[in-house]
Amino acid sequence: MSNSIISTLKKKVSKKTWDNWFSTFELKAVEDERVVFSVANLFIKDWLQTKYGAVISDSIAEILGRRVSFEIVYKNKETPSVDSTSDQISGSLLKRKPLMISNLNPEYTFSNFVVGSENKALYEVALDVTQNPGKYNPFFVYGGVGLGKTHLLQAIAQETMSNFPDKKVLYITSEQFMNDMIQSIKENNIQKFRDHYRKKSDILLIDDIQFLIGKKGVQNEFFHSFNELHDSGKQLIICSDRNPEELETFHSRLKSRFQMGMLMSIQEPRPSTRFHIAKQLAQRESVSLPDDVAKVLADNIDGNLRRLRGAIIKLIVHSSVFRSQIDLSLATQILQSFTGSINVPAFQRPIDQIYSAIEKTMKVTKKEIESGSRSKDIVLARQLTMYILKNHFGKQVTEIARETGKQHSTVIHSLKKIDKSVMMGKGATKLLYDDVIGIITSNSAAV
Ligand SMILES: Nc1ncnc2c1ncn2[C@@H]1O[C@H](COP(=O)(O)OP(=O)(O)OP(=O)(O)O)[C@@H](O)[C@H]1O
Repeated sequence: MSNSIISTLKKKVSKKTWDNWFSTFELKAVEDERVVFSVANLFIKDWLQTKYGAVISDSIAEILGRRVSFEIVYKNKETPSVDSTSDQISGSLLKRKPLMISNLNPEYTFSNFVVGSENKALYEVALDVTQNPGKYNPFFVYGGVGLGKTHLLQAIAQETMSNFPDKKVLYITSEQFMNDMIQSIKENNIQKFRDHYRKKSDILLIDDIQFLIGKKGVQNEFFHSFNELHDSGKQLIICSDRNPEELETFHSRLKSRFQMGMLMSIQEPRPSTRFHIAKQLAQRESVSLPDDVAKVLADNIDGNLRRLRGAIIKLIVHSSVFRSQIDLSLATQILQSFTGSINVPAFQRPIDQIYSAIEKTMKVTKKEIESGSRSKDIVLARQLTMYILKNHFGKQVTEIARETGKQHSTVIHSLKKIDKSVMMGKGATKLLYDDVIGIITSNSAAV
């Protein structure tokens, strides 16, 4: 079966893509609910996930006969393989053990985090948290997709570990929290799970708390862990793609706990900050980006910074494969291919990318979406457009309202509607969403 998934996938991409991106890609495990792959390079891991997620997903579905989620893990010499029998719970505890540091991205540090005036206050508070754990409790950070929340959280974790080597710092995604909980229930060992989270960490950082929307049981468990840690003065740091008020299905007592410390939003960087981020992202790959190239990228790719990073990686790979210089002409070419419109001189706006992907999958045109029609398909297409603008392109609600010409409240209502189906990973809407994202990402991955 392992060979079949890999060989099916290989047939779905070009040889050049395979050689460029999949040379270290291996299948590690096929489980009931997920398939795990590994790669030996951190940036390729992100790249594959973002750009080839849909095609990987399709290959799995083709072989297993159903849609199963997948995960790509980073495997270096120090990381134990995913099918090793290591204790998963103790594996996420980080404390002065170099082996465990690999659970955090070593690049997600404060020194690699570029600060513009829009996020200066947030940056200062985050630094303060690493020097005075417990001062702002909880510290809750929220904001659009790909704006640097995970980076900031992991920077706090790493800085705190270096400031307080004796403190036990635990960084985890809420999905991992849920998986650990389920595992402990299966093993009839919930007490060990509770002790692990409630007693064995001094600082708990939880990423992507919105993943727990609709998961009442896990929320309840988290509520108790939160209270016990908070009551004993342990620092909690939480991040989310939305503010606590918007965490639907979360009990109001949990939402109000989230609001009782320091609540801050992460803002989309303006073009001048994006310029410095672009230079910094290239620097991380040991490449110096010329100013004019950084500027054209920063001016054209807004929102989700993972897209900016994707374009830079593509630029670097392109220049190394074709031995060409990184200059304005190559950058323009990459920008065009990045949006799937090689022959179109102008950069294609995210909303137009969505419209054309929706037309392919749902046969609903841009004109229909922009009309006032209340027909079921058209309403769904319109709501999907808004949702993808937010979740894939990292647009804020006000921007979405402006771009689609709809009311703020209509946008919020639409996001909620689609969010439910997609977050739960169920139903036709989720499949439609995957298809549209698949088209958008494979267009932007076309080299
Ligand atoms: N201010 C910044 N300076 C430098 N790099 C940044 C900055 N903000 C984000 N990045 C980079 O952009 C990429 C995306 O950031 P990150 O994954 O932290 O976003 P996120 O908000 O957690 O996304 P999601 O909502 O999907 O969880 C990462 O490579 C990160 O290092």
